[in-house]
Amino acid sequence: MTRSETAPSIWATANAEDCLSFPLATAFPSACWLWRYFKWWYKKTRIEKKSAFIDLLCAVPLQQIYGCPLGGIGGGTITRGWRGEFCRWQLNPGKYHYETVITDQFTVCLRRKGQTVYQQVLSVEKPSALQGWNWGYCGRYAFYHALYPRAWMVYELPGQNVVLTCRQISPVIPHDYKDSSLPVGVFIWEVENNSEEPVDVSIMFTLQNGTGTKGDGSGGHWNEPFALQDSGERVAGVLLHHCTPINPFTFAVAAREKAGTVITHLTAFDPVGSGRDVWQDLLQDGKLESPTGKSKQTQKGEVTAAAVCASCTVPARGHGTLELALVWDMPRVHFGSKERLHLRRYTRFFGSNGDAAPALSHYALTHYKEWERKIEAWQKPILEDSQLPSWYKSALFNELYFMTDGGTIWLDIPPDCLPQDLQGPGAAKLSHLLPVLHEYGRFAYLEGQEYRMYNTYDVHFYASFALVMLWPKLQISLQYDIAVTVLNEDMQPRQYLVCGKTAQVKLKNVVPHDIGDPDDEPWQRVNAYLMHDTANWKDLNLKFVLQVYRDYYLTHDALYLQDMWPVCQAVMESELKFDTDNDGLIENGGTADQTYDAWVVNGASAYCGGLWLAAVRMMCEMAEVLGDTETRQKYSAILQKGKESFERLLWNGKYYNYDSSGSSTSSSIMSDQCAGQWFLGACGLDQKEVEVFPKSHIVSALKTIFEKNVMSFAGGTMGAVNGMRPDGVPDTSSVQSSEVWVGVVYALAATMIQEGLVQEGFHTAEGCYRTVWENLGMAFQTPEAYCEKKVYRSLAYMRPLSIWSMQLALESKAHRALSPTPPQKNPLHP
Ligand SMILES: C[C@H](CCC(=O)O)[C@H]1CC[C@H]2[C@@H]3CC[C@@H]4C[C@H](O[C@@H]5O[C@H](CO)[C@@H](O)[C@H](O)[C@H]5O)CC[C@]4(C)[C@H]3CC[C@]12C
Repeated sequence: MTRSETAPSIWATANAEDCLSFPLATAFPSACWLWRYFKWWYKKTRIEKKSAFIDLLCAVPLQQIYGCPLGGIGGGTITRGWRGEFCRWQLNPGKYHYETVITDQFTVCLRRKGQTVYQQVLSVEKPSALQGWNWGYCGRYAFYHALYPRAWMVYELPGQNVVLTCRQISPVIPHDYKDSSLPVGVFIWEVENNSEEPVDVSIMFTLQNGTGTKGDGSGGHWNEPFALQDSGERVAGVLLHHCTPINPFTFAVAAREKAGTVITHLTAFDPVGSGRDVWQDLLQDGKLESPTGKSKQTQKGEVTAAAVCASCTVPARGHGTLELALVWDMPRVHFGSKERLHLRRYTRFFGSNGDAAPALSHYALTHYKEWERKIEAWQKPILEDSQLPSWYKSALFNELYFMTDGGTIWLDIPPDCLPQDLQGPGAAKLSHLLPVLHEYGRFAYLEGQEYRMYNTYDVHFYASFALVMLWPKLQISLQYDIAVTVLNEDMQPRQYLVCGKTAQVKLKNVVPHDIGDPDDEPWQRVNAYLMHDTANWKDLNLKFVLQVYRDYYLTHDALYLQDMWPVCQAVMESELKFDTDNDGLIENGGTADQTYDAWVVNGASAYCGGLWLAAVRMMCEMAEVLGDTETRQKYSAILQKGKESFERLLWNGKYYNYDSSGSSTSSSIMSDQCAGQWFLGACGLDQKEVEVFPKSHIVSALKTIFEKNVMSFAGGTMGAVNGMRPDGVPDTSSVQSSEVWVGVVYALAATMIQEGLVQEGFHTAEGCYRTVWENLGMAFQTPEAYCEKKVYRSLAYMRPLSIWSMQLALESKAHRALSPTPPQKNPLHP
């Protein structure tokens, strides 16, 4: 195969210098807050020598270099750049470092008539290290395409009549809970010999023992060759044992041996020197020396690397294939607190002794074809749908990178684990918690690579569509974890940075903001976020109820619904306290008490009020399913009253006002004002007979948003600004009202599609895709937010996974068109 016709290519165009990360000056209107944050930051980073969960003083610099990451879900990730470099590392769960390791390369050697005629590192770099290698491949002869979880690199070797295509595949397969957990990636090199004579082709894969940190030179690391034969299939390569005191791991660089393919290796070479030994070794005969025995352990200050080479002869006008793999086996992990030892999900299939790298290599190299078949079967119907624009196909699949590269961890929970070991007394109350966690493990991903909190729940609300549609059992497991924390409390007092008040970490019967910081002990200590006390947030509890019903609607998991029901009731009881005037509608408290955590909202609000009514509606629905008449009656009455209040207090004839406070920005048009309707529509609860918001109001609001927030902002080319004044000027009353949130825009687009505004939905979403992936060059690091003028915030963020709700809306629409069956039918399980 040469180039993929279906894979939309991604390209970086903007200069990093043109883009400013979130400007601190605009973020710090309050000197007290600044002082509190600085004191906290100083203690954390300078005294405790830890890193801040959000580091406002050292933002990650923008590098427009990233491509498709390697690895399955929750076993760690290694991101390659679109120039082929290995440049973003997350082997310690949730912790990133951004470093191109220059040793990590593929090199090609071509031999004709027994002579080496061409030997080239397949990299455009010209580094100061490894001077004995032939660097500086001409980028004009290389092409990159990515369609997650695969990528293609095509090299038209200049003057050689040979084309190499490297197909990079990671096992990220919907509804697969085994192979999707594997910490592996394969590189399938297809060689096209377009010349009239045969050519001997070698691909050498070099890898440093480490990830480019100080630890690479800490001493005690060593390499050894290996070969593994099983079921008639043989793989061979080198293991690189990285022996750090915390989270040690083993890399395997491996290749598949088959008739006509020779695998050779160099167990160890010095990547800091000229690299001439390994270069000459390959140059001589297109093979490596293949010494036996292990290398010496490195001394302090010494770094080591290894090389594995696969070679074959490709006949004139013929074709050959070389199959290589990279594996990293870090089975047992500690988080930052080092209190507990955790096992990764894949240890269930490959053991936890740290000796699985050969078996993982073997498995990867003998199963990747099956992975590709499954990936194709999943993606093909979407890629071949001529109604869908190319940018959408790229966005839908490529945004999924965050499912693995979101600092993701997937743990195995051994069967001997007791409920109280899992997470305090709350755990014992959920009858299916243990079976779910034992069977499917425990899953967490970061709010963002720069916002280091696991499963930030107000944001996961948006991203959860990807999880429930593709790995529903992981969404169920995540929800169980949230349910447990709802029932637990943490009475530890602490000072919140924005308001300066002291309050306890976690109250009973409220949903936490997040499940903890991977640099601490997630699950054990929740609510790493200490900007605001989120016990008063108005959206978190509602987002739990909305997800429970949405998940039930899509999965039909009745046991889940039963277990979640008392938890839903408990959080709704807590939420009812926010209806201070007993009008059936909750009120916001005059602070930024919801996901827009810098945008103050006061009184009844379109966003939280809308989420509230949708959650009340779903409470009625769940009560009905479970036969709980009393609760159904209670929430039906609230719904009646609340609907009337919502319309009276917020509807202005065209859209729902931002809030009812009567402030100068109360009449702002919020792009997210229909979030409640978004969830209702996704669950088939938007039909006339059961509607919460009048259809005509929703359509009018969406049309107003399209006209004002989308088309009157940046010429209609950058998605929807969060807040717009009715006169068409962005609401600048807060940092966040004048931002565009990519994940919110995709959710808005889904709502538009649900309501029949399909063209408007696609236009709205396209603005974000083109801004991020094309104009700002932020491929595989979609930020939370950007402003009209090249200011962005929080790279590589969770929320944009909400694009999968567009797909759900499209599938539901297609399903409805085929069979206009009753509204309660689920499009995923017709
Ligand atoms: C303290 C400032 C205002 C003080 C005052 O009113 O006098 C705040 C003004 C702007 C704030 C920053 C805004 C961006 C960041 C938001 C981040 O929170 C996470 O982000 C999501 C929203 O993008 C949210 O949905 C999620 O739940 C949160 O975890 C917190 C850090 C911010 C840098 C934030 C800090 C306070 C301000 C400077």
